[in-house]
Amino acid sequence: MSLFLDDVTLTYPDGDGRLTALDRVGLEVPAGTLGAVVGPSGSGKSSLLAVAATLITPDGGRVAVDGVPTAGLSAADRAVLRRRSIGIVFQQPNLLPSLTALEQLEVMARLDGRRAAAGRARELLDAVGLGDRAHRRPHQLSGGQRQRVNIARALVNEPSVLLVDEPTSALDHERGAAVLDLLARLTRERGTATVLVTHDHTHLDAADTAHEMRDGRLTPLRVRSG
Ligand SMILES: Nc1ncnc2c1ncn2[C@@H]1O[C@H](COP(=O)(O)OP(=O)(O)OP(=O)(O)O)[C@@H](O)[C@H]1O
Repeated sequence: MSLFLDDVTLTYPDGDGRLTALDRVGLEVPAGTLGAVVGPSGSGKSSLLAVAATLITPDGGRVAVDGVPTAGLSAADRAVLRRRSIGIVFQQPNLLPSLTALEQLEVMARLDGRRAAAGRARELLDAVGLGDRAHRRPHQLSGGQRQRVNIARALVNEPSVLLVDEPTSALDHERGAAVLDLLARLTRERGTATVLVTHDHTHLDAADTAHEMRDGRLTPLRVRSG
């Protein structure tokens, strides 16, 4: 199991009390599958991703990334786990304005000191259909193309877990659907355990499993059979 959350509770300070953002949440995403979490604004989706990314430590429950339990890891060890095993795609592609598409990926690869990953940068740009745009800077790309670079960059260090937050919010319907198809394909091909959070129910079609988040509670809508 590449991403595993069990009985996870997360609260934030809220005036004199605490606000429960995640209420005994359980989620298992096997390698090579895309799990979608749909829910309205404020339901806890980003909090779920932050916990899965080991950016926030929950009040209770268990989280395991690629079989590694995160409880008890030092901040330094969590940072290593994040760099090695977790790719994150945010809503807005936070690309560096002065770098070409290829360089965005190469910088990530070098940050982790993995030379082999630099060679993968080109292959990944091909995989997301941007092989012929490798030397363009973000302002020379469309919104959909920028999001493709963003996805390719998150995959350059071959993470086992890919966390994706509303990847199509800046795109029209057609380009959004293309980005989702791409995510589903890369998930299968690269064997990542991918979590996609979204408020858009039409995104569920591309997913293997679907869950709904409401007031911090996660319930299954559809679990893949077979
Ligand atoms: N740092 C924080 N401190 C206090 N409360 C927070 C904090 N972050 C989030 N919350 C609250 O926790 C709840 C869940 O927020 P979260 O951002 O996880 O929801 P979401 O489903 O991702 O929303 P959106 O779709 O609008 O991004 C909300 O009620 C929010 O106001």
